[in-house]
Amino acid sequence: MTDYQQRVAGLVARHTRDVADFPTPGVVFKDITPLFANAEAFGSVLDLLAERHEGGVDVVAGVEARGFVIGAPLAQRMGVGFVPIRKKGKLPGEVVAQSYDLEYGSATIEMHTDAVKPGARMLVIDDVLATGGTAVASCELVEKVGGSVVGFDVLVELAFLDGRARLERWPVHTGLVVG
Ligand SMILES: O=P(O)(O)OC[C@H]1O[C@H](OP(=O)(O)OP(=O)(O)O)[C@H](O)[C@@H]1O
Ligand SMILES: Nc1ncnc2[nH]cnc12
Repeated sequence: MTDYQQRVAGLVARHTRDVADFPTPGVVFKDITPLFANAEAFGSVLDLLAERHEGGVDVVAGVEARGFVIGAPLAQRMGVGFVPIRKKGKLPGEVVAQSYDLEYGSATIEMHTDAVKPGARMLVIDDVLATGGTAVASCELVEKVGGSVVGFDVLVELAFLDGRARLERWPVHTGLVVG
């Protein structure tokens, strides 16, 4: 484990709680809201993410909804723009869409077709990597609108669901690895 991973993992582990059988029976939900509620710990996580990618990112893309909470302040810290990857039907302009399955259901996400300049170096941010369905759909969407995925970063990886195996095409960075 790298020093970066160790520091992110420590912060996330201290400020995350497990909720059994949410949102469906059998799922152990990793609730990251305690981290968001702690300004010092959340700030430290954002600093670590920003340092890791300094100088290598043109745009941060956040996946609705928890990816927004991390991605928007991270983009500000890095001095780059933020672009939302939204659930279906929320973006007002012309969009591209991608449907996918996740640990507890299925969904469609969308991006504005004119969200980024061609070749923009995009860092995609979310909170949890579970089956990888959301991650693959997000990275594919970014490429569809002309961006280049320089990283997919999450704070928690549920390794027993092996989402990472579906993400071979993109550099993946995770903090706390569970299972
Ligand atoms: O790896 P996967 O199996 O695809 O699961 C991971 C996704 O599931 C959660 O989002 P959710 O769709 O529950 O949306 P929310 O952030 O709006 O709660 C989480 O924030 C990731 O985006
Ligand atoms: N177990 C889990 N906890 C939190 N977010 C998730 N997204 C998919 N699976 C999840």
